[in-house]
Amino acid sequence: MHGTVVKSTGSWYVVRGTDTGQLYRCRLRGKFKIKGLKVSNPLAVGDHVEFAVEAQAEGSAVISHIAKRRNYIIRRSVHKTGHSHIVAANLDQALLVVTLVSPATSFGFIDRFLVTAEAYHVPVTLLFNKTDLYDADGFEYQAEIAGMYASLGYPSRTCAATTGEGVAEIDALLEGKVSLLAGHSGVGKSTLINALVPDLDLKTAEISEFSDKGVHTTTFAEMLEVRPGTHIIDTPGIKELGLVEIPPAELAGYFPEMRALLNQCRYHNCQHTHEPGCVVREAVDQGRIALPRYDSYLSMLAGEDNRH
Ligand SMILES: Nc1nc2c(ncn2[C@@H]2O[C@H](COP(=O)(O)OP(=O)(O)OP(=O)(O)O)[C@@H](O)[C@H]2O)c(=O)[nH]1
Ligand SMILES: [Zn+2]
Repeated sequence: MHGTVVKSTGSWYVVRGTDTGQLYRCRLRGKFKIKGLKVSNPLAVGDHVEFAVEAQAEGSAVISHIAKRRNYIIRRSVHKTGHSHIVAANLDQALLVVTLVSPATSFGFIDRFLVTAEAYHVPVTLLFNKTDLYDADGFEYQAEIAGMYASLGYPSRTCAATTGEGVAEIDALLEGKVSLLAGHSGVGKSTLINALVPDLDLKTAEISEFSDKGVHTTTFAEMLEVRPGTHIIDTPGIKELGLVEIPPAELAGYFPEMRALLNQCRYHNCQHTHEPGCVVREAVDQGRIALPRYDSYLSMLAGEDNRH
């Protein structure tokens, strides 16, 4: 049978059968190694697998094949083993929930997320939540920020998860896709998931029942069905998209507004900080590159990418 991993706890995998829509508790046959990837978990949420139900062991099944991943996101293991952990695979898009008030998401955080998504080839839409708290100036400010990101290729939507405003438009954005939902703590990610996924509590309870009885596994990513063919991956406790080790010389290539200018600086190894004849700095001075974006570039370049 063919299916998709909806939860992975390391020892057990919960797989949704493509044809039946049913959940199966699966384990892996033998040892799987994924070429060129040093990761602690061979399988992740979103992986497409082949599996077979074992007649004698009731309710459990064995995975025999993992399909090649279209993309995946990884993060550093919390146990300092040097290994990384695949958070999710085969994403169609990432939706980053941000707020301009209560709390204000920092541009540094947004830009790091966007750079990581560029590196993983995952398109991002920004969801500006809590618009019910805006005054007139707030809407003007939001439009300005949204316009800046749209010009870089990152569209956005506005919503208020608590009132339901804009939620239907976000629901439409999900149609037929696997979408990873991310956001800084307190921006309303859980509230939004509740508004988007019908019977959320029942569904998460059902998945937990299949993953590991009695063990709390809420820190693992989980694929939730909005409706057949439309899924959200919730990543509790994971604020950032994941780990990328981008060599300093390549960083500017993940900023769309800098990418186009890269071969035009006087020095081929220009890092766009202080060098004479730097067209990136020139673009910043002339306002063609937004200052907060350049600031984000500088702080990532300086390795300040774990702070907010
Ligand atoms: N005014 C307003 N408050 C909201 C909105 N969405 C969420 N909140 C509130 O913001 C607070 C945080 O919401 P959560 O959904 O728990 O946020 P979260 O992003 O899941 O946060 P973590 O669980 O820490 O990751 C709660 O008090 C929500 O009621 C909104 O659209 N407008
Ligand atoms: Zn330069």
